[in-house]
Amino acid sequence: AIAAGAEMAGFVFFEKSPRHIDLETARTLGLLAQGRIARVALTVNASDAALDEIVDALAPEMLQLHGKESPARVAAVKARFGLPVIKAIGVAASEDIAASKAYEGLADMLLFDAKPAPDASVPGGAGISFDWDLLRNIGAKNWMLSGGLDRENVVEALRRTGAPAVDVSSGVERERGVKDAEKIKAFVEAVRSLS
Ligand SMILES: O=C(O)c1ccccc1N[C@@H]1O[C@H](COP(=O)(O)O)[C@@H](O)[C@H]1O
Repeated sequence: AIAAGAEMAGFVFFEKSPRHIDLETARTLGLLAQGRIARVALTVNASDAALDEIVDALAPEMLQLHGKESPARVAAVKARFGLPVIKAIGVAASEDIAASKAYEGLADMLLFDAKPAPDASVPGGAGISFDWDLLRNIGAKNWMLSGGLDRENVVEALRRTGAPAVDVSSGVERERGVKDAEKIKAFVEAVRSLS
C-alpha cells in the first residue's frame, strides 16, 4: 500500500475476519508504517479496554468503527482517544443514508459500505457492493465509498458517486485475506487517473 501511494492502511482487529492481526503483529507493522502512511485501526463494536490495547500497540492516526456503534459511542471513543473517527454506515436503502445524518459532527468521516446481512459473522470485507445511486445528493462533506470496489469498477464508482475517497479490501486480494501488491498498485493508479 505504501509503495502504491495509498494514503491510509487499515489494520483489522476483529477475530472473525481472515485479516485479523494480533497486538504483537500490530506493533511490528505499526512501526514499519509510521510516518509513511496513515494507520487506521479497524474495529467492530470494540470495548474501551480492547481499544486501549489496540491504540497502544498500533499507535493509529485514525480509528474505523465498523460495527453497530451508536452516535453516542462514536462521540465517547473520539473523546477518550483524541483520534479522528471513521464511522462505517451499512447501506441497503435510502433510509440508511438518512440515518447516517445522526453521525454528522460526531464522526470525522463517514464510510458508506454495503449493509451486511443480519446473520453475517463479519460485517465487512466481503467484496459486496450496493446501489451507488443511493449516494446521489448526499449532504455529507467528509465521506468515503467502499464495498466491492476493484480496479475494474472504481473509476465508474467515483464518476457515479463523486466520492472524495475510496476504501478497498477484497478487491485487491489474490485470495480471501491475502493482499496482492500488483492489484493494490492497479487500484491506486485507477483512482489517481481521475485526478
Ligand atoms: O476487512 C475486513 O476483514 C473487515 C472486517 C470487519 C469489518 C470491516 C472489514 N473491512 C471493511 O469492509 C469494507 C468493504 O470491504 P470490501 O472491499 O468489500 O472487501 C472496507 O471498508 C473494509 O475496510
